[in-house]
Amino acid sequence: MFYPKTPFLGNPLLEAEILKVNSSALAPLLEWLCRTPKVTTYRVNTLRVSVDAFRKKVVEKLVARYGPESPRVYGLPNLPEVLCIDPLAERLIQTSPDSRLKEVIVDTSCGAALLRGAHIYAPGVLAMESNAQLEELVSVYADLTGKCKRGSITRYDSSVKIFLGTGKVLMQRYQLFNNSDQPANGIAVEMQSNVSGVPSLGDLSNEDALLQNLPSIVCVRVLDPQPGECILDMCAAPGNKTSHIAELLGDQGSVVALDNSASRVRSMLPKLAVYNSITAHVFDSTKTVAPDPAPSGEVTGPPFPCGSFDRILLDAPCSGLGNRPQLSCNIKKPKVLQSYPNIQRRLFGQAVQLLRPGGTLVYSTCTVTEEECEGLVSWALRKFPEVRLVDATPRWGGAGLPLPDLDATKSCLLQRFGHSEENIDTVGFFIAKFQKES
Ligand SMILES: C[S@@+](CC[C@H](N)C(=O)[O-])C[C@H]1O[C@@H](n2cnc3c(N)ncnc32)[C@H](O)[C@@H]1O
Repeated sequence: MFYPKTPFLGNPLLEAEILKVNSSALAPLLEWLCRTPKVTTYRVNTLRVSVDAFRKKVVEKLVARYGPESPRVYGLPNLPEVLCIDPLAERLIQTSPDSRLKEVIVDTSCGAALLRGAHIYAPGVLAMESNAQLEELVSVYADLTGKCKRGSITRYDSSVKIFLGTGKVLMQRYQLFNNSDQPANGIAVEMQSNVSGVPSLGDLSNEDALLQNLPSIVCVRVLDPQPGECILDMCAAPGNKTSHIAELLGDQGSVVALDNSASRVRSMLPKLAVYNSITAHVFDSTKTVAPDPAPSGEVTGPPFPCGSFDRILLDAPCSGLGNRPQLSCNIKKPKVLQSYPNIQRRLFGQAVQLLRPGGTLVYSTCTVTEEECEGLVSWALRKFPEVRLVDATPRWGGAGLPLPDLDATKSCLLQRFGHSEENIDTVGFFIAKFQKES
């Protein structure tokens, strides 16, 4: 069965030029990007519920679905809020389609979510064969080329569609492709099995727990927020790390969440409103430092005077190439990738000024390019002698890549979640921790 070996569909310019890794490392990296991380992780809000209580609910669902062969659910050392769900046993995974079933085609981002255990939501469906009835089982494929016509009625014939799994129809063609002003929403196909073996439970996130990649959880643990502190989350939407910060503060202290996207801030507000410690603002974080002299009186929102924060999280906008599985990358031009270091550096410069002496700054990205990760660190150490690199613990990722001006002692302080990591199969991610001199 065909499975992609690169998210760039063989665009060598993007592969070599942009990832900037040597050619022998490139092939395994690209293949790794296309594969699905097998372990599902939830972060439990321990201010509301114990991890054990949430674990019981997850186990109940798994047993109802898979019976005595349901996968293992377990915690991790040093990360007491994390719950992991293993993949299904190899022999229970259906890897090839049943040719008697009708076909459903989905886009690649829906396909990627499906491989990580999601059901199929209506907007992700590109085509469904005619006469598929409610509750009927269908074979689900992803269209890698983007050439499948939306609403197509006939079987989509392509050598680069990939089989993803089998699901049960919950919405029919007339509901999916109704051409009305109200696009269809809700679950269109409930997955029964997928080729990755990640249990198809859908997203169990609620106020008690959040489906979140392990490196994102580690990132906030590296920031290490302490009750009573004043913390800035510079690029906060959709607020997943912001809520984790508030939980580690015991909701005691202040978390300022900024994002320049009004719609993204609007949609995270209800979720963050349950925490007393969080205030969110639509704001361009490249302008967060107040002009000198700072305005007198109480500062209730951005911009802020220099030295206002004990800790800052800069979870920077980035190329997002670490998101796995990546069945096809939507960045098609090198120019797009080359734009990120510029904004990352501008945001970093603001963060250094806003940090109090002795304060902590964590820089993170969900990508794998050298320039947005180790390259940024190397630039920052040259540009800002007042910050030094400190050990990004607790450690779950590997060391950073060595660079000519980032020696092995320094790159060992970084955390890179990449394809050469043997112990942990998760998304690509990068974490660096800095301290400002007192
Ligand atoms: C990687 S996402 C942040 C994810 C978030 N920290 C979380 O864990 O839920 C990057 C965010 O940066 C925001 N962003 C991009 N440029 C920005 C700027 N100049 N100022 C503030 N936010 C910005 C984007 O809107 C996006 O929401």
